[in-house]
Amino acid sequence: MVKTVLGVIGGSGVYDLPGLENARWEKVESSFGEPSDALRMGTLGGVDMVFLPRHGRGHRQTPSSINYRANIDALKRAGVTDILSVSAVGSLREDLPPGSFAIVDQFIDRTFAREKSFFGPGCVAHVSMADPVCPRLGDYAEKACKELGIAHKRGGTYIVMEGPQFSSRAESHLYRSWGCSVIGMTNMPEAKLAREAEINYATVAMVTDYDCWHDDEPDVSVTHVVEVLRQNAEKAQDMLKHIVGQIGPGEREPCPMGFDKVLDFAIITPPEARDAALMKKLEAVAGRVLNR
Ligand SMILES: CSC[C@H]1O[C@H](OP(=O)(O)O)[C@H](O)[C@@H]1O
Ligand SMILES: Nc1ncnc2[nH]cnc12
Repeated sequence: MVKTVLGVIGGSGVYDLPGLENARWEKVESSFGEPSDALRMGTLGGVDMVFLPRHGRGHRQTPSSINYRANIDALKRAGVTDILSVSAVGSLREDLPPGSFAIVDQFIDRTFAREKSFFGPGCVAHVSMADPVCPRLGDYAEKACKELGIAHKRGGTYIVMEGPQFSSRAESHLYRSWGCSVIGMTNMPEAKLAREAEINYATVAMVTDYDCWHDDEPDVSVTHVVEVLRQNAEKAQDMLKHIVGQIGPGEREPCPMGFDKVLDFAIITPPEARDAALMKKLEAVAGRVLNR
C-alpha cells in the first residue's frame, strides 16, 4: 500500500494553488538543472500536495525553455507519486468548446527542441508510452467533472507542438484530419519524463479556443486564452478539491497499470557498463532500481 503525494503542474494562468493548508514555497535542487520555480507544498483534505507552476511565477518560461527534466526530477525528490497537469489547450473538435475540459488519454509528440529523457549515454532505458496517462487519475477527474457539472469529455488525443507560435491554418486542419482532439505546447516531454520517473501522470486539458480551423470562431490569441482561463480557474480549483476528496488521506493499492515499476524492465545497460556520473544524476528518478 502507498500514500499518495499529489503533484499538480499548473499551466498558463495557473500559478498557485489556493486553499492549501500549511502552505510554503520550497526550493528543491535538481541534478538536471533549474526547475521552473520553487515548489508550493502543503496539504488539502489531509492529502500531501506539491504544486509547480510550469512556466514559473510571472510566466517567464516558454514551452521550449521549460526544463522539463528538472521539474519532474524535483517533484520526484519531493516524494510525488501522481501528477495532475492542468493545461490550456486549443480545441480541434466542434464538440469541445472553449470552457470545456478534456481528460485526454493519448498524445502525439511533435516537439523537437527539448531534452526528452533522463537516460542517455552510459545508461540507456526504454519505457513504454503505449498508455501515457494513468486511468485511475482520469477516473478521479471524470467523476469530479460529472458531479460538479463541468462540461467535459473523457479520452482524446492531445497533439504537442513546439511553438511558441500558434499553428498555421494548414497545420490546424492537418491535425484535425489525424483525429486529434486538442492542441498544446507542453505536455510532452513532460508525460514521458513522468513515466521514466515512475510517477503516474494525467492531464486535464482546459479548452480556451478553437485554434484557427473554425470558420465561425476567432483565431486563437493570448488575450483570448487568458480571458477564458480566468473564467475556468474556479472550475479547476473545485475539480482539484473534489479529486483530493476522492483520494483521501489514507493508503491505496499500488498502480494497477504498473507505472510505478516501469524501470524494472526498461534499463538495458548492464551495471558494469554504466556511467558513474549519470548514475549520480539519476539517483532520485531511478534510485529504486539502480541501488539494488
Ligand atoms: C498562453 S497560450 C499558449 C500556452 O498555453 C499552454 O500552456 P500550458 O500547457 O502550460 O497551460 C500551451 O501549451 C502554451 O504553452
Ligand atoms: N490553439 C492553441 N495552440 C497551442 N497551444 C494552445 N494553448 C491554448 N490554445 C492553444
